[in-house]
Formats: sequence, C-alpha cells, structure tokens
Amino acid sequence: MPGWYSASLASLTRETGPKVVKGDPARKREAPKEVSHPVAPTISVSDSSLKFTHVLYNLSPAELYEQALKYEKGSFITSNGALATLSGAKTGRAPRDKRVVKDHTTEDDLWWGKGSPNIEMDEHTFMVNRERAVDYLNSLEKVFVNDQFLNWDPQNKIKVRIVSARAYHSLFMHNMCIRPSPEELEDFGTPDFTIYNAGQFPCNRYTHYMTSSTSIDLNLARREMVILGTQYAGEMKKGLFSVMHYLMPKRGILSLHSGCNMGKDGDVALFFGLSGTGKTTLSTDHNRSLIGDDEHCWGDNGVSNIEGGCYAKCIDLSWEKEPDIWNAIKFGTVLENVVFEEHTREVDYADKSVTENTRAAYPIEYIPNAKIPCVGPHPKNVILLACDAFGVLPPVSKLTLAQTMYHFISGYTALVAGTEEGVKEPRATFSACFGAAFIMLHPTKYAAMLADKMQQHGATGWLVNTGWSGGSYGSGSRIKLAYTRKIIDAIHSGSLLDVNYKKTEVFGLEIPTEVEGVPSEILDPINTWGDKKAYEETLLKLAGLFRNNFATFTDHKIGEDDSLTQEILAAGPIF
Ligand SMILES: Nc1ncnc2c1ncn2[C@@H]1O[C@H](COP(=O)(O)OP(=O)(O)OP(=O)(O)O)[C@@H](O)[C@H]1O
Ligand SMILES: O=C([O-])CC(=O)C(=O)O
Ligand SMILES: [Ca+2]
Ligand SMILES: [Mn+2]
Repeated sequence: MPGWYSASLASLTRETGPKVVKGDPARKREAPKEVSHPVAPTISVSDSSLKFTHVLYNLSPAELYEQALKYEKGSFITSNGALATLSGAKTGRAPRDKRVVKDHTTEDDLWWGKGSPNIEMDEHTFMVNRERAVDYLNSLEKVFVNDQFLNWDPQNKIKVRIVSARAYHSLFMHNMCIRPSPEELEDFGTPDFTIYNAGQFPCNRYTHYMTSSTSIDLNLARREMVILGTQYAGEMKKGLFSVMHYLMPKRGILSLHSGCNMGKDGDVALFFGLSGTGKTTLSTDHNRSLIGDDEHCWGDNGVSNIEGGCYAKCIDLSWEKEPDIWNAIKFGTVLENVVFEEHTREVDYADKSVTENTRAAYPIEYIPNAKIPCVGPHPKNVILLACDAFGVLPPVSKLTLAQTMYHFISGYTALVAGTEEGVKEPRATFSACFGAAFIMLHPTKYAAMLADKMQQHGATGWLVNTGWSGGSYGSGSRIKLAYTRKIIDAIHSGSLLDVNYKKTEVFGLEIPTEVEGVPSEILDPINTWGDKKAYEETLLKLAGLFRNNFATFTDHKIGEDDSLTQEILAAGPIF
C-alpha cells in the first residue's frame, strides 16, 4: 500500500493521515489489520487520526456509477445511459468566493486590484481552510482520489491529484482530465498539483477573508487548491485552468480560454468567447477534427488541449442542431442538473427548473472525429465569439491584428441570463482575454503573447456574433446556428478572404457583403432592424460601454511594440 495516500490527506497537526484500502468499503467490512493502534495516543493525536478512511483510487466509470447510485441522492441513470447528478445549491461557478494566496512571489507576479479575478488571502487562512477540508474528508468513510494529467503537450504535461468526497466529482474529473494508462499510473509519482474538494462542507464564515460559506482557495506555492461550500464540479476544472494560466506563460506558452479544431488540410482554428458564446458548439464540427472545446495552450510547436474531455451546455440540446454532442451523451457521461421523465428517464433538455446552466461532461473520444492526441499545428484563424444580445455587432467581421487585440482584451459578450417574461435588458459583460475569471497575470501579458504568435504564424482574426439579429433581445432573435455554421465554414475554407468587404461605422469593422448559405441582408445588422433610430442609439450605447471598459487598459503597454500598442488603442469604436 503506497504511503502517499496518507501523506496527501495528512492533517498537518496530527501524526497520521487516514489508513487506506482500495475498492468498495462495503466489501471490506472486517477492517484490515493495519488499522490497530497499539501505541498510546500522544497529545497531538486526536480521535480523528484513528479513524479509518477508504481511498477509492482512480475507479472506473462503472464503479463510480455504482458509488453514485448507491450513496448520492439525486443520482440516476438516464435513458441514454448517462449519469444524472445534482450539484446542490450551486449550479455555476462562484468567482467572488475564489481566493488566491498572496505571498512574496505572487505579490509581484500576479494581477491584483481592480478588474482582477485574484482576491487575496494569506497563507495562514489558507491553512485554516485546508485543515477544515482535510478534516472533513478524513471524517468520511471513504474518499475518491483521481491521479490524472493536464495538457497533451508531452513536454508540458502536469500531474494532478483530485481528492473528493463524491463519485460525481471523481467521474467528472475522470472525464475532464487526461486519463493515464495503467503504466503511466504505475509511475505517477508525486503530483504537481492537488485539489482537496470538500464541497459539501462549508467554510467557516468567521474565518478571515471569508464572505460566504463558499470558498475556493488557490495556493500556488503549495501547489494546492481547497474547495469548501460548493459542489459545482466546474470549479475544479476552472481552478486547474487558473493554475495553467500561471504556469504556462512562465514557460513562454500561451494559455487560452478557447475551443480548437482542425480541418482535413491541417488548418487549425481557435474559438475564443465567454461562457455560452459557442466555443463547444462551434468547435464540435462534423467536418473537422476536434482538438478541444475549452482550454488550450499555444507554444512553439503549435496548440495542445489542456483537458481530456468536454463540458457542453445542454440547455435546449437537440439531435438536429448538435448531433455530435447529443450522441456523446451516453454511458460514462455526467449530466449535471438536468430534468428527466420519472419513468422513462428521458431527459427534457428544455427544462430549466434546476438551472439554465445544465451541462454534460464527457471524454473527448466520445466525439467521433476527436483528434487524439489532442494537439495540432499553429492556428490559421483566430475566431472571437461574442453573443451580442444588443443585436448591433455584425454576424461576422474580419479583423486587423490591432482590432483582434482590442477585442481580445475587451472580451465582450452580452448574454441574457434568465428568460423570464417581460422586457429584460441585455447586460454587457467584459472579461479580459475572454476569461478574466481564470487569468492570473495582467491581461496585456497574454495579449502581447497572442499578438506575437498571430504575427509570427500569419493567423487571421475574426469577430463572430452568435447573438441577436433584427433588434436587441426582446424584439430580435438569436442568429440561427445554421447561419453561424455557414459563416464558420467560410472562414475555415478561406473563401471569406476572397469576397468584397465594406467598413461599418463606429466600430470600423470590415464586413463581407456575401457569405455562401447566409442571407446577405443579415450581414449588415442595420438592414435587419425595423427601427433604424433605435439601431443607431443601441450601437452608440454599446460603443460607449466598450470605451468605458477599455479605459483601464489605456495606460498599459502591450509587449515591446509601441506602435502596436498605439494601433490597439485606436482600434476601438470611434464616435
Ligand atoms: N448562432 C449560434 N451560435 C452558437 N451557439 C448558439 C447559436 N444559437 C444558439 N446557440 C446555443 O448557444 C449555446 C452555446 O454554448 P456553448 O456550450 O458552445 O458555450 P461555450 O462558449 O462553450 O461556453 P462555456 O465556456 O461555458 O463552456 C449552445 O447551447 C448553442 O446551442
Ligand atoms: O467553468 C464553467 O463552469 C463553465 C465554463 O466552461 C465557463 O464558464 O467558461
Ligand atoms: Ca464549453
Ligand atoms: Mn469555459
């Protein structure tokens, strides 16, 4: 029995961690001999250190199904074979409850202050929460441990260990991280990063820095993350993504909140965009191989997926619109917070009664044309997705390098969250690098790297509005997915480089006058608005929001290139 399980779970103030055994505790009722403690407890040993905790190590999906169905309320097998689970009170991430330890190194390295996702905590408070999580995990009869990898680039692979209390969490990470072969597991050694997920147990609200009973704590020096008070599995995936946003740029590798796919000729496209703008939907393309749907690295040898799985939104999912994602929902897939028919267990994807953010997590090989290993050459197209619920951004525009950087740093989208009755204004969101919740350094650092790589490899930037057309949310409607797919096809094939363009007012975007398979009149949004005055007003309103947002970046240099910095500052809306 390797001793490292105990080491991982050892409480720092106690002599021993839990005693461990592989397999189902139910089958090993007569506790193994090693549990006996002949020595008298010393002052630093508490009863909890005598407690026996089973470690269920890298269980298979079938074993995890059994654990979930037996022990976790709300777990069911749906008619397609997926495991339906509930994430509890939290059905999305809690960015305001994320804390990062500020120490000598991170104080200078990281982006702190206004706009930054990094809210500080001190080392001591981290240890308080860590102890709370470890004590909770040790108090259980069993915990799950996953040892897996991140990053398909063999030279920059990271070993991660996830300690959790729920089979749901273990299966989620089994699907989302890269799965080691038995040989790789044999030689796994010490992990580079460890998550202690005690999500069922709250943090103590009286602990310094805590503002709720949820806390997601990152300690880069200790290479550890602690989760208390949220069971939403996305916290683990995105927490590790934050870690990659710190580790990779140090090695000259750019980490990206993007989807990525590759055509038959080896042409690679990146899809940036905030949550719900279409990264997963549009990178999953029957005619192209999928490199990944959400998190990538761009290094000297090309791109690599960080993950081993996909995490698709499944609200209103249909076979007609998204057949590959539909077919990926089968045995092994985790279905979060969906509603299904009591008897047939058929999922009702239109049902938002638990949350609008229903999700499916599946291994990437569940997509038939996944490219394994998930790596590819340097990107040819960089597609920025915005779901513009104001309905004023064109369905597609070709960007200059400076405009690409301007929109990358802005990271705009305007999703409409709920869909309640009555007028509901779209709300603009600006999230630097299309992932401000996950970046660790100042946005201009990532932007400079992106500009450099795009320039070096001659990539073209595009802005694609997957949001509203014919008016804002309420009067217009969302652009048909079929049209967006045609636009994306024309970008991939290169045919969109060879058409006529005209320049829009205010945003100065180059828009094509025709795209095969798309009605030409929708390409310039003004055509689709009945009320032209309302269009102008809405356009100026959005331009103003862009300008206000960008104000915080105007005194930052982007890389070494002064002229590019000036061009980027001038690449925003002019009015
Ligand atoms: N024109 C369109 N283009 C893209 N997606 C659309 C369009 N119209 C509707 N949709 C829907 O919008 C959603 C896009 O979600 P998707 O899972 O692709 O987001 P994402 O960018 O991957 O977000 P996250 O980072 O949260 O995973 C899907 O449910 C898709 O069906
Ligand atoms: O992280 C999540 O929970 C979902 C996601 O992909 C995102 O928000 O970008
Ligand atoms: Ca996604
Ligand atoms: Mn994402």
